[in-house]
Amino acid sequence: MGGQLQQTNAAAAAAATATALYDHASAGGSLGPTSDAGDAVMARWLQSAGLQHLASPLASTGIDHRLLPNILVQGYGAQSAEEKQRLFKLMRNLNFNGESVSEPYTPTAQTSAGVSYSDGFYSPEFRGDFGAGLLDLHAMDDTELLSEHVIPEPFDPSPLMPGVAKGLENDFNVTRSRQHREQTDADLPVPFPTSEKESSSKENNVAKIKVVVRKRPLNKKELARKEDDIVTVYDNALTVLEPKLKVDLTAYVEKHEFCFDAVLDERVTNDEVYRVTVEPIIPTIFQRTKATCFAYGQTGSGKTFTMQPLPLRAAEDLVRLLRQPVYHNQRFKLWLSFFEIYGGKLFDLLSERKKLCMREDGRQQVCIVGLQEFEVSDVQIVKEYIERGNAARSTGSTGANEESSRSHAILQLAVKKHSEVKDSRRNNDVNESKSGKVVGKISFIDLAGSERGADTTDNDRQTRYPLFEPYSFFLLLF
Ligand SMILES: Nc1ncnc2c1ncn2[C@@H]1O[C@H](COP(=O)(O)OP(=O)(O)OP(=O)(O)O)[C@@H](O)[C@H]1O
Repeated sequence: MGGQLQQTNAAAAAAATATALYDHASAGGSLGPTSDAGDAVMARWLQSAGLQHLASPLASTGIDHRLLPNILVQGYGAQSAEEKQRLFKLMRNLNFNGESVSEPYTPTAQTSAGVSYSDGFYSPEFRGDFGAGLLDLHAMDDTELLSEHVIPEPFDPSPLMPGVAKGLENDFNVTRSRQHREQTDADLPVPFPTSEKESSSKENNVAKIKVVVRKRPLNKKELARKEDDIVTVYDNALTVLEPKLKVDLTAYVEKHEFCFDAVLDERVTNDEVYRVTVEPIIPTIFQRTKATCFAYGQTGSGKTFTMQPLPLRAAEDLVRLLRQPVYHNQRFKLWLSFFEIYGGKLFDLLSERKKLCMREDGRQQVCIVGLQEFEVSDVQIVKEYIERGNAARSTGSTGANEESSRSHAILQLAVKKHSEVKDSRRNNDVNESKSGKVVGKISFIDLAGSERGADTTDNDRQTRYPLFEPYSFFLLLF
C-alpha cells in the first residue's frame, strides 16, 4: 500500500472476503439466480446486523442475490460509516461453515421485530449459499484427514509446553520489544497445547479467519515523485487520506478508516508477520487442521516479499515439533509440494514444470494428478525446494513491479501419519507419500498481482489479473 492514491473503496477490506466466500458458492450452484429463498436469506443475513434496509432496494432489481454481498461492499446504497463497519464485521464473521464466529450484532427492538435472525444466519440454506472459500485447497486433496478414531490418546506432555498460553495469547501482540521476542524465541520454540482438552479450547480461541494488512514503505518511484504517504496505521486500524476535488474544484481530503484483525506498518519485519499470522496455527496442524494463508493485493504491494519467508519459518516449527517423541514414534512425517497456476494451467514447480491435471474423483473432490510430494525432514532441504520452486515460477514485468509474479503459486506442507512399512523406500517416493494419511496441512498461496489500469503495461496484457484492490491482504483460513 503506497503513497500514490489508488482506488479506495470504503468496504474494500470486506470485498476480498466476500468474493472469496461467494464465488465458490456460486460454482456449487445450490440456489438458482434471483430465487425468493435467496432474497429471504440475504435479507435475514443483513437483518442480523440491522442492515435490512440495504436488501430491499436490491431485491426488487432482480439482481442475482448471490452477488449482493459484493455489490454491497462495493459501496452500493447510502451506507454510513457505521453501516460500513457493521457490514464489514458481518462479512468477517463468516467462516467456512457459514457460521458467525464471533458475537453477532444485536439488533434493536425495532430492527429485530418479528424475525428470528439467528435461524436465518445459521440455517443450512444460508450455509449452502455463503459457506465456502476461494481456492479451497482442502478440496484439492486426494487424501482425507486422519479420522478422529485414529488420533492417539491425549497428547503426551511436551517439552515445548510452557510456551502455549503465552504464544497464543500474544499472537496479536507485535508491539512487544525485540529484546523480549529474542528471549522468548530461545525459550519457546512453538506454542503447544498440554492436552487434548486444552488444545481444543485453544483451537477455539484461534480465529477461523484472520485478516491482516501489511503496509509497505513507499517505493523508489514514489519517493522520486515525492508522493505523500496517505496511509496511517494505528493499533489494528488504518486510515487512508484520499485527496478529492469538489465540483467547484476546491480540494479536500476524505478520510477512510478500516479495522482489521491486525495491521502491520512499514517497519514490521517478515519475522513479525510470521508471528502474527502463521505461528499461532502451527500446533493445530497436528490436530486434523487444514489451514490456508494467502496474500492478496495489487502488483507491487509486497505479496511475494511477505509470503516467501513464511513456509520456511513454518517448516522450521513443524520439523521441530515432528522430532518430539509423541509424533516421531507415530511415524508422523512432513511432505512438501509446490505448484503454480499460470494462464489457467497447472505446473509442478519441483518437477521441471511438468504439466499437471486437475480432476474430480468419485467423491467429487478435486485432485491434482501427478503432483510430486517430497518428504522433508530437515529445514535445509525445505529451503532448497522452496528456492528451486521460486526459481521455476513464471514472472514478468508490470508498471508497478519489475519482477512481478504472473502466476498463483501454491506451496503445501502436509503432516502425514505413516503406517509401518517393511521395505525402506526412497524419500521422494510418491507411493510412500500416498501411503500416509494426512493429519493436517498448511497451504501458502502467493497470488498473482492484480493491477489497476495504470499499472498495466503491454508486456503483461496476456497474464494480468485486473482487480482493483489497493491493499495486500492476508487471510488465514482453517
Ligand atoms: N514491506 C516491505 N518492505 C520493504 N520492501 C518491500 C515491502 N513490500 C514490498 N517490498 C518491495 O517492493 C517490491 C515489490 O514487492 P513484491 O514483488 O513482493 O510485490 P507483489 O505484490 O508480489 O507484486 P506482483 O503481484 O507483481 O508479483 C519488491 O522489490 C519488494 O522487495
